[in-house]
Order: sequence, then C-alpha cells, then structure tokens
Amino acid sequence: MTYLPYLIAGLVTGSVYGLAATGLVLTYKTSGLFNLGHGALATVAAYLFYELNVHANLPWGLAAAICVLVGGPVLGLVFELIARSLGSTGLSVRIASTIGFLLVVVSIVSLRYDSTTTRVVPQYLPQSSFHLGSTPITAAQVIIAVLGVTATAALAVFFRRARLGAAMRAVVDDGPLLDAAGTSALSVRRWSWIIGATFAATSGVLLAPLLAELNPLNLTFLVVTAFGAAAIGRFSSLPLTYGGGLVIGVAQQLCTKQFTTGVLTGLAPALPFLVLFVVLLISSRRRLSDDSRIVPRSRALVVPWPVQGVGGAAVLVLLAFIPQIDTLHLTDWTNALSYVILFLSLGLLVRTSGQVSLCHVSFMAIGVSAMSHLTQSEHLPWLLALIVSGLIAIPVGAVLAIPAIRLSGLYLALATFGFGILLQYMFYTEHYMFGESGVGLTLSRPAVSWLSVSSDKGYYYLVLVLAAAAAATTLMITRSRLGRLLRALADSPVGLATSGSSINVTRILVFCLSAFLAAEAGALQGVSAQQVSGDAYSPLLSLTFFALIMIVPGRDPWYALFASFGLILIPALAAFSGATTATCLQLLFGAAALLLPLSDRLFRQVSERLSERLPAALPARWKGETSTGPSVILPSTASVAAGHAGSRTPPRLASGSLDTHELTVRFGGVVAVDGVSLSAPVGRITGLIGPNGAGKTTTFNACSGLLRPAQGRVELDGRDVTRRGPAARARLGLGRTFQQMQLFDSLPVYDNVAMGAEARFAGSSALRQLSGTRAQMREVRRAADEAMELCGITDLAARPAGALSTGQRRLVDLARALAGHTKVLLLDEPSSGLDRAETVRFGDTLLEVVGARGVGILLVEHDMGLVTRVCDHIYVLDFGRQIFDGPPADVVASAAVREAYLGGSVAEPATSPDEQSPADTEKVTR
Ligand SMILES: Nc1ncnc2c1ncn2[C@@H]1O[C@H](COP(=O)(O)OP(=O)(O)OP(=O)(O)O)[C@@H](O)[C@H]1O
Repeated sequence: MTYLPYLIAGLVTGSVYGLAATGLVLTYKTSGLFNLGHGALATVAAYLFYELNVHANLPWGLAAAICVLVGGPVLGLVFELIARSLGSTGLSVRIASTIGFLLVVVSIVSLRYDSTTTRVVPQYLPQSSFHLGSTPITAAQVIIAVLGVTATAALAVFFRRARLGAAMRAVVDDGPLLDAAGTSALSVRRWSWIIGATFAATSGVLLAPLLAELNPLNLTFLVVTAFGAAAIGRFSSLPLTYGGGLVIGVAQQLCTKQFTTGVLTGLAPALPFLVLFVVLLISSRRRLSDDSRIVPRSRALVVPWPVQGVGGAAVLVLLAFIPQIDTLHLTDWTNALSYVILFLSLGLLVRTSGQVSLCHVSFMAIGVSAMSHLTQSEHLPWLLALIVSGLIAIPVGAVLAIPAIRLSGLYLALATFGFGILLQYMFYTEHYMFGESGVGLTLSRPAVSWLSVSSDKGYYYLVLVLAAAAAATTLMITRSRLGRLLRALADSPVGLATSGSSINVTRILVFCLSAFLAAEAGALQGVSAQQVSGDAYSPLLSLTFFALIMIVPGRDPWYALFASFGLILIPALAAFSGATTATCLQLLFGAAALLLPLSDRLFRQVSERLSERLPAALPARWKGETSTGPSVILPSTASVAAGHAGSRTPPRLASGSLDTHELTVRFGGVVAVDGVSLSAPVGRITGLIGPNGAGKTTTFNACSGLLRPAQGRVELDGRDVTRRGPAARARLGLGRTFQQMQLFDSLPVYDNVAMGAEARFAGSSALRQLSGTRAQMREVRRAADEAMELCGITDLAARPAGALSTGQRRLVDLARALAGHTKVLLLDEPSSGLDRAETVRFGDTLLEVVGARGVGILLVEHDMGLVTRVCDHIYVLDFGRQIFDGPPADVVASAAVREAYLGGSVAEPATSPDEQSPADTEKVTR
C-alpha cells in the first residue's frame, strides 16, 4: 500500500503527459511535421491561464475554457501556417523551424515575466477527497485522469469512425489523392493542428497547478516528456501513446520513491528520455525509417577562394589586435573563439554530413568536466589534459553514432535530444562531472612561463591559434576523401553505400570527430571562465546551437565565426544587462529559425544572382565550390580525344555472373519475391520484366544487399554474397542504379562519377576513408574520365548533378556505377523520365558499354521497345514468381507473358527514333 500514493500521482501526471503526447502524435501523423515546440504550446496556455485566472481574476472555469477552446485552436492555426510554409523543405529546416518556435516562446515568456518573482498557479480543481485504503484521492486527481482517458478515447474513436477522422488517416498516405476525391487535404490538416494544439493547451492548463512554480523552461521540458510517450506509441498509435504517458508518469513516481541516492536519483526526470532513447534504439529499422534529407540545401553563397583567403587573413590580423583594442571584453573574445571550434564541430556533422545532433552541449560538458578533473585532481600537464578531454568524448560520440547508424532524420534528432537530457539529469551531478554541491568546477590556465599563456591576453592568443588550427583542419577534412564521403553521405546514403563505401564507418568517424572538437571547445571555454557549473550546459543550448548552425550563412569555416560571434560577442558587447540581451538574442535566433523557409528561399535567390554575376569577372576555377581530389583535375577534351594515352583501360571482362537461387523476400505476410532463380552473365544484357508490384525492385534490393532475403542465395561470380552488405557487394563488382535516382546532387558531375571509384577504395576501413594514396587518386581520375567518356557526359563534368535534366542524370548514374570496376550492373527502370529519343540513345549507350567493357547488365524496364532491343535474355515475374524466361522473341510470343503483363501486341524492336513505332515506346504498366 505504500506504493499506492505514488501510483495515483503517477497516473495523474501520466494522464497529462499522455494527453500532450496524443496531440503531438496526431499532428505528426497527419502533417508529417514533428513539432519539437509542442511543449511550448502548453507553456503558452499555462501562462495565459495564469494571466486570466491569477491577474485578471477570471473564474478558473472561464479562464480554462478560453485557454483551451480559444488559445488551443488559435495556436493550432498558427502552427498549421508554419507547417504549410515548411511544406517541401528539408528535414533540417523543419527541425530548426519548430525549435525556433520553442525558442521564441521561451524567450518571450522570459522577457515578459522576470525570474525574480515566483509565480504560482493555485490548485483550482476541487480538492475534496475520498480514501482508497489509507490513501486520499482528490476530486482534482480523478477529474484529470478521467479527462485524459475520455479525451484520448474520444479522439481515437473519432479518428477511426468519423468522416473527418478517416480523412485525417487518408491525408497521411496521399494528400493530393484526398484532394482529388473532393476533400480538402488542407482543411483536414488544419483540423488536426487545431485538435493537436488544443490537447497541448489542455495539458498546459492541467499541469500548471501541479508545478511548484511557473517557469517557461521547466514547463516546456515537462511536456517534452510527451516525446517518450510518443515513442512508446511508435509515433503512430493514439491509445498506445496515451498509455505510454501513463506508464512514464507512474514509473517516474516509483523511481522518485525508490531511488533517493546515487546516480539513479536522476532517473525519474530522465526516464521519458531514457524511454525515448531505448525505444528508438530497439525499434525495427523499417518501422522508424525516415528518408527526409537533412542538409541545408541553400546555404551556399559562392564567394571566390582568393576573396575568402584575403578575408580570412584580414580577420586573423584583426583578431590578433583584439587584446590591444578591447581589453574590457577579452574573456568574451576568448569564449567566442572557443565557440568557433564548437560550431565547426557541429557544422561538420550537420552541414557537411547531413547528420543531426541536438545534444552538442553535452560534449562541451564532458570536455570541460574532464579538463577540470584531469588538471586539478590528476595533475596532468595542461596540453595533455586538453587532448585527453577531447579523446574522452570520442567514445560518447561513437555511442551516439549507434542511433545514427540505425536511425535517420527525425528519429536521430530525437535520440540525440533524449541523450543530452539523459546526460544532464543522470550524470551532471556525479562527482566525475560537475558534482552535487552546485559549487561547480575550477579550471586553471596553462602555466608555461616562457609563453605567458596564463594571463588573459596570453590565453586569448593560445585559443586564437587553436581556433585557427581547428578551422584549417576542418577545411582540410572537407576537402579530403572523408569530406567528399561526408557530402555524399548527406546527399544520398544509399547511393554511397551501393557505390562501395561503408556508411556506418563514415557516420562513426564524423560523430567521433565532432565529439572531439566540441569537447575541446568546452574545455577551452571552461578554462577561459575558470569556474563553471552544470547549469551553464543546459540541453536547451543544444537546440539554440542547432538553430544557429542552420540560420547562419557562409561556407566553412565562416559560418562558425558568424554563429559564435553572434551567440557570444553580441550579448557581451551590447549595452543592456547580459541576461536580457542573451534572451533577446535567443528570441532573434528563434525567430530567424522559425522563418527559415522564407529566408532560405530569399537567400537562394540572392546567392544564385550573385553566382551568376561573378563568372564574368573571375576565372571559372574560382567560382563556387568544387571539391578537391578528383574534381581538381577535370578531364580535358584533349585528353579524352587522345583516348587517355598511357592510362590503363580495364580489360574486357571475360567471365562472371550475378545469380540468384530460389530467392524469397517477404514483407510481413506479403511474399514480394517467391523463389526466383536467375542469372545475369557478363557481356550480356538480361531483362527482368513484369507488371507493377511483381517484385522486380525487391529482387534488385535483395541482390544489392539493401534487403535480406527470407530464403535463397545471391551469388556473384559463384561467390555467396547473401550475408554481405551493399557496400561489400559493390566492392566485389556489383553496380546499381535506382528508379528514383540516388545521385549526390550537391556535388559536381565529375565528383559523382569519381565517387563510384573512390567509394570502393574508401571501403570499410576508417583509415582509408580518411584519405587516399596518390596512386589511388590517379586511378580514381582515370576511372571517372573513362566512365564519363563512355557515357558521353564529359562536357557536363563541372555541372552540379542536381541541376541536370533527367536524361543527363540517368547517364551520370550509369557512369558512376561504371567508374567502380563494375562486373554486373543492376539498372532499375533507367528509361523512366526519358523521352523517346533519349530512351533510344540510352539503349545505344548500354550496348556500347557492354560492347566496350564486357560488363553484364540486369535491366528492369517497362519500355518493351528498349527491352526487346537490347536484351539477350529476359526473365518475367508476376506476383513475385518467375513465370517465364527466354530470348526476347520467345517472351513476346509467350501466351503466359501476354496474359500476365504484355496484354495486346508488342511491336518489333526499333533501332532508332525514326524507325520506332509509337507502340514501342508505350510503357507497359499493368
Ligand atoms: N518496403 C516494403 N514494405 C512492404 N511491402 C513492400 C515493400 N516494398 C515492396 N513491397 C511490396 O512488394 C511487392 C513487390 O514490390 P516491388 O516494388 O518489388 O515491385 P516492382 O515489380 O518493382 O513494381 P514497379 O514496377 O511498380 O516498380 C509489392 O506488392 C509491394 O507492395
């Protein structure tokens, strides 16, 4: 019975969490936008209730009704507008924008309500009680629990039964289709935002009197607890999500009772984030796959390299004179330089490699606490302690790379956010971090007498040198093989993996590198302050960092300079009191992040205009960013014309094949591929045809290692590769293109093609991913030149792949696959998006490629004109089963194939656009 009061208290708070989480999941399900600022909606409602009930003395019922029935829908409408503006933007912009909303709310509330006054919302619900055993239960507790259950049940029933509910479910799958059916997807989404925000507002109003005092941050983070509940509901089921809220509420209360000392004292507040982190880690990959792209696409104002070089030198000279110019704020300048390193580390992760970290302040906290303990307790020499502090963060970065490997997009963002809060609640107060006392840690300056770096001035110069070194290192990394792999990873992880490079190794590398640099930044900044406490490393800061890294313009290392100086120097140099200026700035950053879609568009237009004007005045090689390595030596027309005199052309392949044996792939109860055995030998084009949904792409995915077959084998040159991953298969000679092309859109064509060869050299070794030998780079250039020539795209070398027509992109895709010594190439509907003439030319190219290289091609295609013209042998699938195979003439003549797929007649294969009849070009899409 001693547990009963905790159980009841847990059910009450859990009910509020569940309510908030249900609203969150509803809006996520219907709009695809996960609102990281959902807690801020509850904060707005709670403060509105405080104003109406406590200040304006409105009866609580009326105040609550206004907050929930007016405030909630208005907030919902605002968010619907935000969601609409985010429509087609990348995931990073969406995350930044909702974080922006959260920052705006927290800042406005902080500015409006000074922190010196304690604000309490009185318990307004009836407090009369009855007893269950010896435990009193108040009417307020019963009302909250009943309200939570009823509202969620009503929503679940509405979602299942009502017309609008059905439309809400339909809008998840296909908004345009819903529009076509006569129901406005826009209005359906608007309703879901209204309902979702109303649920959040209700939770805010219910939660307010349960808190010892109103505080925007605590309130926002308390409702963030909803993330854990949403994870239990797999971000999809409303009842399960509500149940998740209850489970978390009860478990939190039980932890509070059970763990009163040691590391587990922090378990209760950390529990929702622990749940979030664990659920994300153990959920099946497919369930939580999120293909949204992360990279900010239009942050690239192209400034010529010489201008950047001169600018960089000028900035360095200016910074060198700061101790003479501004002695008053020297510590702030030193801090700002430490933060340059932090933003470089975050930029490497977010801007270069398209990963997300919403816990970067945690690495700083690790760095600063390690630095303090190593110098104060272990008495390590200062420089050694600085290096070891960074090294200590590396395993933590590697741990964080685990969710990065398993998850992507939004779920990675949530996992890192959960990780940061977990670290704060559970470990900040441990003796090996900031300790329980709250006094904080002491950090001392380096004591090198002949360098006098212990003075403010000396230490400033030391940090300046280290920040410049970090900037130079980051620049070198982004221009090395690793940099190219990181950018390719950001553009298309699948494209990189099927080119031969292990993307898991790349992810671990970048997380470790970023963690090291962030910890160094933390240590340097801590030493500058000389006394730090855990409060300075609130997880909210990680959100501000992310918002900042997204909104600042400029390429590396400039963005780091702008972000750091904006965050640290402006508040320090401004005339107001530090706290107010910092809050105003937070508001500004939040607003900028919120308006990111708008500024993104504007920025793109301006940068495109500028880039268009620059070429006239400057040599082409100064324009824009083409990565170094392969692209520094673009193939000259002369070298192509000379046939690469002296270069080693790969010998024509004589033997080898890709074979499947009784291959079976299942998706739950669906048998997508059912015992398929086929062979695609080198030197021939083999077709794989069948109606939509026959299992062709699934067969390709199983062959290339993107899917594990339930049964059967895949062999390459007689070698069983069934258990190998896509990168390993690519290195053994299996190339692949995709119907939805997986090019590295931000890279020039040349780098795309070169990556086909370079990814294989990079492979799965961390060392080889870092950089390549000269011989390898020569070979990469040769392979890229030859593949581009073979595909006729040499003149496109310097163009960004994202700017090409579909036909050109198909050729780039083909060339990239060919650059990697491919033996057998899987082409998935390569004519998709091509016009008639382009399709015929593409067919010619395929024949040339097979003729010149002797590679084998397995071709999935609906264009029967192309298939019958180029293929030597064709396999036909229907409902996952192989129904026929033979030469084109036999396939076309087969009654079974006609019945299953071809239908009426198929014209004789054409050889040129002129000879081709319209029937040839009709794609069979039965
Ligand atoms: N990830 C998945 N989860 C569940 N079912 C899937 C998945 N991918 C494919 N399927 C199902 O497997 C079957 C085969 O699909 P697949 O995409 O391989 O067909 P296809 O022959 O390539 O079709 P198309 O010509 O339209 O590309 C279909 O019933 C499809 O709905």
